[in-house]
Amino acid sequence: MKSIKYLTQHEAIVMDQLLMGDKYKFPTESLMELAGLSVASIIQKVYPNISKKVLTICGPGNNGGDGLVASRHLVQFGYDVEIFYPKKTDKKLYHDLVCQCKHEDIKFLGELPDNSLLSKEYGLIVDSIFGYSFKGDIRAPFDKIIEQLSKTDVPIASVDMPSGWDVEAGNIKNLFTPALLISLAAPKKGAESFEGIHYLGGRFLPKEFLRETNLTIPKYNGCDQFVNISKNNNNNKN
Ligand SMILES: NC(=O)C1=CN([C@@H]2O[C@H](COP(=O)(O)OP(=O)(O)OC[C@H]3O[C@@H](n4cnc5c(N)ncnc54)[C@H](O)[C@@H]3O)[C@@H](O)[C@H]2O)[C@@H](O)CC1
Ligand SMILES: [K+]
Repeated sequence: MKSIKYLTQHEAIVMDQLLMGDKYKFPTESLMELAGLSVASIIQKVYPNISKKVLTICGPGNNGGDGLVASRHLVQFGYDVEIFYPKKTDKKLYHDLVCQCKHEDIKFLGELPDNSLLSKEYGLIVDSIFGYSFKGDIRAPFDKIIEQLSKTDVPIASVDMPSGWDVEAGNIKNLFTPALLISLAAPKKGAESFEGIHYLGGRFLPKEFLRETNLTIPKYNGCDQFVNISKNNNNNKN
């Protein structure tokens, strides 16, 4: 496999703007739908038999939007999903995504269950709190939430970045390490040190975009929505 490029925060932001701008013309919701579908597909691949509930924790930006989309697809795949979305974004896209989830009978929780309840009732936590735009000290209410996640024994699947990690320097605050990391479009520098199960999803970068940005991404097989880029995956060793 060709070596994978890990993006700086600035590169990730600029590439996203380019994709959604006048040249490539992808609407946010199209990319979010593909990103969320890949997140759900990867969870199904890595955790095909979860007997307990899945809890998705959504943040206020597009990373949270990915979590809302992924939750809807997970229900379609047969999972029992609940969502904790403490800081809802007052924009049409987010109202629509919440509405779509409610039509899948997904319950929105008013508070985060404590860790003993999490262990008892949930088999997986989907962390879609922050992605590549996270910066600085974690502000309320997410500071307490991420602190609690650092103490749970429920496996965590993080979307694009483990929330609270520095997007370039990684886990410098000594927060939780997810069991599964799902990088979207291309992994970010802060994930370079991640040793767990690591998949790439968000299969939507056009050929010309790859040429223009000089970006190398691994080859996706057939109609797969994901590639396993874990360090201990033998297919990734040259
Ligand atoms: N082209 C791509 O790569 C795509 C990216 N998508 C997703 O979009 C994400 C980026 O979305 P956004 O730019 O909306 O940003 P994020 O969702 O990463 O976070 C932005 C939100 O977090 C808040 N925030 C930032 N730092 C904080 C702190 N220290 N404490 C508390 N709140 C903080 C901001 O105020 C803002 O509301 C990606 O990580 C990915 O998940 C997908 O939706 C679609 C395609
Ligand atoms: K995240």
